[in-house]
Amino acid sequence: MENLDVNRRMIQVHKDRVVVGFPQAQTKNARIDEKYDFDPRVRQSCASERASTVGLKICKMIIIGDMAVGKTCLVNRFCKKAFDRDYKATIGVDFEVERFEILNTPFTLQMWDTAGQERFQCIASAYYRGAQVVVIVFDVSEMRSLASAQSWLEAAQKENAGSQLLTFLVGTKKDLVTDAIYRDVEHEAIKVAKGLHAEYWGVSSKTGENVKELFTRIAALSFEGAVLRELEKRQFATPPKTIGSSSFRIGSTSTQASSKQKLACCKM
Ligand SMILES: Nc1nc2c(ncn2[C@@H]2O[C@H](COP(=O)(O)OP(=O)(O)OP(=O)(O)O)[C@@H](O)[C@H]2O)c(=O)[nH]1
Repeated sequence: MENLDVNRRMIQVHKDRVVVGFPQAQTKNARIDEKYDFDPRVRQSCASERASTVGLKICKMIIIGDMAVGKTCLVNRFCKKAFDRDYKATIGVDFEVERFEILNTPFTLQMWDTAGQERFQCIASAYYRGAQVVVIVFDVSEMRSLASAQSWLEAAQKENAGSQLLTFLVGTKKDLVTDAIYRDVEHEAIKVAKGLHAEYWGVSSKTGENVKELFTRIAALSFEGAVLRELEKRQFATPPKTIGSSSFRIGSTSTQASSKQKLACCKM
């Protein structure tokens, strides 16, 4: 791998995946936070504890939306810097892993690219569970695909009841429409995004426009959420009780462990 900082002590990542500053939203009036920097508790925790004790963070992201809107191309543009003009339907799910280094801490984003075709829905929806991030994709040159955004989110929420999902609405194929048409689409998409409590982004996997920025933002926000959850868990952790010579802790399941199990499942 080229362009690596060989001095890093932890898992080496490509310099494109090193995040130090807080990535901003693409559209000011369609962002899900009012912040311009990482939460100070997150910065402090990462600065004082370093990777060894902050621990490896893993988040699961699912990419959902109608068939042929460009979900696979979006993932491939980011992960492989590639674009394929030919449509090959995803059967069930595809899976990619991207490693980042955020505030000097290793972070892994699992990307579950799911099938949009109706006939593969029962397979695909089985993989929604355990997601922290949902990316709903629509095609800016096909407005019908925006109308189904709500039902896609409901399907993801059904499998993740009780969890707060970090949600993005992404319009793809920006290269296929004129600027004037795109402005109208964006206006509509922002309205839909607000209704879904999602952040809106417009991208092109063909040209690469906004793709890296989108995924960097997703990585930063999901990382921040993971660190905050861990800090909260530590704050309310029950001290271990000792029975004889063995000790146990109530409610000690970790996101990291369950994600690893899912990863193992997926490899079977
Ligand atoms: N011009 C243009 N075409 C795109 C873009 N993104 C995807 N496409 C094309 O749209 C078609 C469908 O893309 P996919 O990424 O396979 O769509 P998908 O959403 O994964 O489809 P399913 O697997 O059926 O759910 C392909 O022919 C792509 O080349 C884009 O940004 N611009």
